[in-house]
Amino acid sequence: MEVRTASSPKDMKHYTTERLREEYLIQNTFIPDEVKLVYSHIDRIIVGSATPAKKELTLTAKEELRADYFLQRRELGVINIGGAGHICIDGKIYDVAHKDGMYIGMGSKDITFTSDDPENPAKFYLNSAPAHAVYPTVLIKKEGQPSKDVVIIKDENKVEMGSLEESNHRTLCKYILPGQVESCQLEMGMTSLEPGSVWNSMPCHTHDRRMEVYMYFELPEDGFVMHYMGEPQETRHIVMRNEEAVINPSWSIHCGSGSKNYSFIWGMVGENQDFDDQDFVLNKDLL
Ligand SMILES: O=C[C@H](O)[C@@H](O)CC(=O)C(=O)O
Ligand SMILES: [Zn+2]
Repeated sequence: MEVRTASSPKDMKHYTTERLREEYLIQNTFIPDEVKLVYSHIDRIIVGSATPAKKELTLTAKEELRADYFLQRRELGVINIGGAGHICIDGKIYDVAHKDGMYIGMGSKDITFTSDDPENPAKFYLNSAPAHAVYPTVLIKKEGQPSKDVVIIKDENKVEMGSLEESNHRTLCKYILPGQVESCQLEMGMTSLEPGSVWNSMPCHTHDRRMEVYMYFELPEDGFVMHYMGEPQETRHIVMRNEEAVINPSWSIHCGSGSKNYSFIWGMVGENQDFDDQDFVLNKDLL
């Protein structure tokens, strides 16, 4: 497992393009028949992917965790951006369709991933954070009927924002947050832009009490998102391609504009779970 250290805004402003990418950008995700994990010292988030194609994949505690099993002292959020698949947790099988999510609570031991169709594999995007309590494991769906282990995302957690005139018309779909799916610290969701809208998270913000990771997808091969980060008066950009992720420290803005509309998954960990605890930056104040 790749381990990344925390970084200071005082250093970041001197970074070259190469250094910036080395520090914050996560590439080569969703490799067929591989589990890919990156451990960041920033709030100790683990960002990764499991892409079972021909094989069943198992989530194991890599030696860096010094744990008996992956979720011994962690919780895990999953969103599938690929074809239909299954996650088996301690013998119980969950059917995880395209854009379904899961919250998997601390203490779950045996976790395996499979796909229905090797030609159209499931692409399980993973965010994991340290945990101190057990919250129920649930399958999360955008639509449908709730049941004991299935949570349907509430209308109030599907939030339409922005406008075509401002090129930022988009819908935030909140999968994991208090009142919807309980967790120790992890919050996770998906934002999709409407055709013609290219700006996400604009006006932009920071949140000093949480860090955040974005993973962009639904971009063509030659498409890109110019992801902006850094302190609000010391911004830099990272050119991001389809299905790449980026680590945003608490002191950093995180927003982007794409070569077309796209979707992204956001995951936050840290001090609080108050989604609205954001410090907005006025457009006129950005440098
Ligand atoms: O802190 C919250 C996160 O940055 C995202 O939810 C923002 C987002 O999806 C958007 O405005 O498009
Ligand atoms: Zn944010």
